[in-house]
Amino acid sequence: MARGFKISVPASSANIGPGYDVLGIGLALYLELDVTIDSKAAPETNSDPNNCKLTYSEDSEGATTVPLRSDENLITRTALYVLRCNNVRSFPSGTKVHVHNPIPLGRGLGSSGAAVVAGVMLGNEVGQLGFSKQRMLDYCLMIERHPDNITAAMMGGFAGSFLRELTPAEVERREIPLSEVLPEPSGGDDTGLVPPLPPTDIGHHVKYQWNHKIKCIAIIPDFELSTADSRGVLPKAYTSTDLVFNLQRLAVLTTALTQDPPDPNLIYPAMQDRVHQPYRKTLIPGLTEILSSVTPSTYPGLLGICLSGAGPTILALAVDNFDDIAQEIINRFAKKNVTCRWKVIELAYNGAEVNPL
Ligand SMILES: Nc1ncnc2c1ncn2[C@@H]1O[C@H](COP(=O)(O)OP(=O)(O)OP(=O)(O)O)[C@@H](O)[C@H]1O
Ligand SMILES: N[C@@H](CCO)C(=O)O
Repeated sequence: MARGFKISVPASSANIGPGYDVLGIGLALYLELDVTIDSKAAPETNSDPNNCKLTYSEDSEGATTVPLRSDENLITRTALYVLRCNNVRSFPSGTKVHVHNPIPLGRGLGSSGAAVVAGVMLGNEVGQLGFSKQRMLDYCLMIERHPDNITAAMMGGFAGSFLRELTPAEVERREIPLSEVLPEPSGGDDTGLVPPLPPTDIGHHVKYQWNHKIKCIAIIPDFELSTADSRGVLPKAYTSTDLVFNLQRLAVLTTALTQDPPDPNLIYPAMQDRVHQPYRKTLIPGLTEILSSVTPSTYPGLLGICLSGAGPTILALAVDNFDDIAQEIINRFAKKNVTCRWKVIELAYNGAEVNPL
């Protein structure tokens, strides 16, 4: 019998200044997958080696660049990983996945986190595996190995997360190279290898409250920065002064963003960071000046400003004055020959969902 469902996964912004690899917020900009499975449908010509006909809407971010073979595309590769861990080699025959993706790729808005969460949910649904969100997080964390975007995308809202300490055997399973986790393009021949199952309950998280008056302004430069490159410029060790600087702010920020009225004199300094943003200025023209170009005293309504995820998007939290704040940052980027678009985005309070089509 034919069946159909829709998977929706929010974008996310990680770090929020001092919470490197810890804090994330789900953003109401949704990656959507319309999935139909009709085993009686006539097989497609040029059919996919794993029975999945994948398409993107024309207006999707990445529509002309993402691969459409199921063992090459991040969403469907992830789904295949979940299926193969559970002894299902491919999608059911007659599977069609139509993607609508408004999340810009490689800009610090959690496009890969959303793709991985969507892929794990897709594998769980088509394989009828019945996993909880907590178990699905384990699968996600085998692929995207820091929990901030993944947790925000899966659970929604404003979340803090950490990875539990693993036993040596679990470490071996989890630190296996990604190429041995995700299926590699096979040229049609399935090697039959069963990928490593994720250890259980890898990620732990809490959801904080969020003052609903606080909106997110995303100023999105027109160039991509891969998360891998942006992590590559970070040091391996930090001084205790810099670590304490961030920990103090992190502790205050998680409550400051819940209070009413929100206090810019607390939030603005609590969003400062010494762990990742100073090092990323080499990859993002004008970053240091841009982050100090708007303050609550020059732009009333502004609460705080930071790099969104690994960048290059700038995230400003504000209750008012959205156009002027965005325009100032856009003008600063323009002086460095970088053009931007911008959006005001609400939080996605509920996280990823599956609903009938
Ligand atoms: N909807 C999608 N479909 C297929 N591949 C995707 C999709 N979204 C993201 N990707 C893959 O993920 C890559 C971007 O991941 P990357 O981690 O570098 O950036 P990001 O997730 O947008 O930023 P950040 O992690 O800082 O928030 C894209 O180049 C593409 O390969
Ligand atoms: N915490 C991550 C988020 C990006 O995926 C980083 O800043 O590299």
